[in-house]
Amino acid sequence: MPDQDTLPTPAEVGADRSVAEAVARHRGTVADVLGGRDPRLLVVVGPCSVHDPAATLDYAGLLKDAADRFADDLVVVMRAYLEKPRTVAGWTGLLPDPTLDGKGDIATGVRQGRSFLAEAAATGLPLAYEFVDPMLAHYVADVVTWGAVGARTVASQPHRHLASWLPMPIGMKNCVSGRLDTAVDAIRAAGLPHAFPGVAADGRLTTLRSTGNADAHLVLRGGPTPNYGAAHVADALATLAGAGLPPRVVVDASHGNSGKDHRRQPGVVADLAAQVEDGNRALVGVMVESYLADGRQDLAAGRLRPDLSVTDACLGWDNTLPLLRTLAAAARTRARR
Ligand SMILES: O=C[C@H](O)[C@H](O)COP(=O)(O)O
Ligand SMILES: C=C(OP(=O)(O)O)C(=O)O
Repeated sequence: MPDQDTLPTPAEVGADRSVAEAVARHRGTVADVLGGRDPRLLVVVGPCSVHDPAATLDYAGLLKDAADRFADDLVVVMRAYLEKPRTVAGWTGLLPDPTLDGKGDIATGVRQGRSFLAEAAATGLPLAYEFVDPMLAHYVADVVTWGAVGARTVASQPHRHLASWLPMPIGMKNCVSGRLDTAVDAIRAAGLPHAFPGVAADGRLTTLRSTGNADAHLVLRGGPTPNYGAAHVADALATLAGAGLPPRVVVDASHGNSGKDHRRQPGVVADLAAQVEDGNRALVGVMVESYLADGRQDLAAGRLRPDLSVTDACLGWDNTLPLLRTLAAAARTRARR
């Protein structure tokens, strides 16, 4: 009998063949948006973290309806983040800590996380995921359409190597300090072939050999001050051009761009929509942290609400829908220019 800390192998928690074709199609669509072959706007939207799978699936249902409604203008991808990077300490997400209390029952987390991802993918929505622990990537990557390397790990060689191997577009976030150069280096590193250690489907450590990820791109998430304005976007594009990289950025309306105040996200999105409407085709995507209810709650608060974020504050659904409408209108105007 394995002890309770022994993890199932990636094969035991299952590659999901039923959604493989759809995931491959979604990845191609996102790559087409990033490459300018599809004029629509990528919108990566959803909760900061998943702490209640059932409530998050309710959210997915609402988002799927909206994604279908705006499908002529937007490619909507849902944040399905099961790991959280921490500045110092805090809840690290459903995969590493499914009981939300620091017990770290990762074996249960990978099983629960997989079954949540399978159900979320079955809605037909493409899924976004931040790869925080490179080992855990092997449990989830097959259902992910758009991946992120976050502001706290973008300097890490293991994350860059992982990104070079993962079969989906990867957004590299600027550092928490606001500096862009580390993310630009990460895009370059991810574009190259590497050999590095990873986990095989049977759980054995193995040597993975990558060919490079041609769809790695920059995500502007702000720092101590925001970097979503037209001048910041132009500056980022010039930095990318200087590094010989394609001119494309996704801008995160949350995190450093909203000072972690969810009420500021609509203003950021309005600014981004104006840039899109003005014809900026290099602004390929927008990220929004959104969930069922506005705001956040502390994990220590006692009985948790299923509909309220336990990590960063999110915009509630009622305040998210108008943003999707605004972004869709802006993308439509840009496509007609
Ligand atoms: O996206 C969520 C948080 O910003 C990230 O996990 C860092 O959170 P922390 O600064 O509260 O640790
Ligand atoms: C942690 C996140 O972002 P960042 O790395 O930009 O802080 C996130 O998107 O959940």
